Amino acid sequence: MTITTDRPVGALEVSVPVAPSMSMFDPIYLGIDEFGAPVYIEVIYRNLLVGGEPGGGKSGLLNGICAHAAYSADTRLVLFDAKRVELGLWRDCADEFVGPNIKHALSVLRRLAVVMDNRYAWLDAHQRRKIVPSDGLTVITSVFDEIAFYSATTGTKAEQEEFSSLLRDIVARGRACAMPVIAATQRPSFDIIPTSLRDLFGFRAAFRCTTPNTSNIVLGHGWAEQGYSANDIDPTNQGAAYLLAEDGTPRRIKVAYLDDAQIIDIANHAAWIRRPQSVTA
Ligand SMILES: Nc1ncnc2c1ncn2[C@@H]1O[C@H](COP(=O)(O)OP(=O)(O)OP(=O)(O)O)[C@@H](O)[C@H]1O
Repeated sequence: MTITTDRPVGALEVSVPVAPSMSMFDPIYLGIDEFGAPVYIEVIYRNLLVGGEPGGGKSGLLNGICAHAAYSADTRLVLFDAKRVELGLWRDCADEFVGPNIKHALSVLRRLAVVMDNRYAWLDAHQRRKIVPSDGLTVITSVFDEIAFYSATTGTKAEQEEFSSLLRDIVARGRACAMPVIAATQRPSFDIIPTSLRDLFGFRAAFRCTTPNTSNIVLGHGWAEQGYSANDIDPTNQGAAYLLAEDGTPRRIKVAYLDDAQIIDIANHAAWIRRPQSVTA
């Protein structure tokens, strides 16, 4: 979307970009709660863990966040999607797209760790604790569609361990330096999401889980016993989840759903907005 200014005949056309006007520092719209009220999360300093059985609606949530990120001028997307087709429609909006290749995943995570170190050196030099919008640094948003593929399925044991340790590092240290992580798994088990990793995620969303125990692995120990179990979600109610925010109580939400045609429209527009621009004198 551009506004074209009036111009004298023969002058070069001047286009003023109108969009994007969103930011990853803004609250992100997820959907509605059980009373129909809109649900937003500010993922920037928190991270988001998403778990649930296959077909529960996890990708729908990731796509909504990718849409917000793609339209956010201050954001660079790093996507990890072993199936390629879950986040693949956002590929042209992403700085990096990692498919089913653990060596590629490790090399991208190592680069992110270096960026993170540099950002902490910058914060340290400026006697600051975290990056804020006025710093003018981009938010680097990493989205993992299935962490278990890299941490437990493909590659050697050493590669899987390196992946888990790099992931833990970025989840633990990325928040303050504007590098949030959104990570999903359809295998919520202790080997994929150990408690020490789960607790680094300020936000957790549990889509339908096969047992109260797997729901607890995503949301935190004891919530199922208190009546908040994603095992209670009807299998036909795709897109329904329990959302836990930091220091809060899980709430039932229904995630807003973008179909493929809508994603393609948004992704194409966002990619066009993000296209490389020539620098004029
Ligand atoms: N919020 C929603 N509202 C309505 N339907 C939805 C919603 N989310 C998902 N669905 C339906 O459920 C199907 C499966 O959803 P989705 O692919 O997001 O699940 P998933 O949990 O990511 O599965 P997998 O783990 O296999 O990737 C979608 O193709 C869609 O038809």
